[in-house]
Amino acid sequence: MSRPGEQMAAVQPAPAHPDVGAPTALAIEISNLKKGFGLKPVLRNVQLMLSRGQRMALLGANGAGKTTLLRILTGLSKAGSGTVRVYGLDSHYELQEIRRLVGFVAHQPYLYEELTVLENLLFFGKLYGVTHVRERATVLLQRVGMERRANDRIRALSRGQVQRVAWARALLHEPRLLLLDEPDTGLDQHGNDLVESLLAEHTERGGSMLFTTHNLERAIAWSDQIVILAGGRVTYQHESATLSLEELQRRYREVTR
Ligand SMILES: Nc1ncnc2c1ncn2[C@@H]1O[C@H](COP(=O)(O)OP(=O)(O)OP(=O)(O)O)[C@@H](O)[C@H]1O
Repeated sequence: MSRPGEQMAAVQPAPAHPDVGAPTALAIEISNLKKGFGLKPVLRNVQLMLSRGQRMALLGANGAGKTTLLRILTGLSKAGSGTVRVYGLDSHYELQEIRRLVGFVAHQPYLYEELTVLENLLFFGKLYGVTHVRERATVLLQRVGMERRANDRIRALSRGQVQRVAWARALLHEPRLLLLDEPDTGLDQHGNDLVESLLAEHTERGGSMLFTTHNLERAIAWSDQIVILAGGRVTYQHESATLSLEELQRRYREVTR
């Protein structure tokens, strides 16, 4: 596991709901984003907008740059060039404020293996300045079905159980924007039902989300907009409500060829 605190360690204690964000209707605004590793360009020129309260599925072949894009949005990775705004905040200058608005669920859980479930939540809750953090942690552990494991160390849990705790960690500060990297992998049917209901609650509260998946059916079911990343650019975008699975499969094959 990589350093669990790498996303959060730089976050200073602050009110859980800071009144920040320029007056914009956009949750995400990305222009001319470029990012490479060494000589290899991964994101060549990404343009992407997500309105507040909307849900977007980010599709693309293995290695297309989906995780890289999410990591830039969370501040875990820096943009090469271009502009990235979250709720009107510039990722270059206002990363601390952005981190307080964003909840990230990734392949890595970003939890301390040697701490217990509850200790992890208390630690991250305090980092985010969550008020009544113990009560909030208890409610969330019940919500994700892990209240009986509160005093177990993370390393003693199964992968799916760790993923549930990672969800509780990501939701502690009631983020306005959820960034989810393949939230549908590694979970059993109950886990998937749980994720669906957590996402529905987040949307009902007016939250926004961007998630990656390789499951085209789920992409349509869980989103308002579908985006496909290929060749370092957004090559396809469509409203989910008016898109059939067959059409998406056809377009996906076309643009990721
Ligand atoms: N830290 C890094 N150093 C070097 N190359 C990297 C690094 N992170 C990602 N890459 C490269 O960037 C490219 C995009 O990777 P990324 O993980 O963003 O793809 P992805 O679309 O999320 O793929 P998948 O669907 O397989 O999860 C890949 O070729 C990967 O090898």
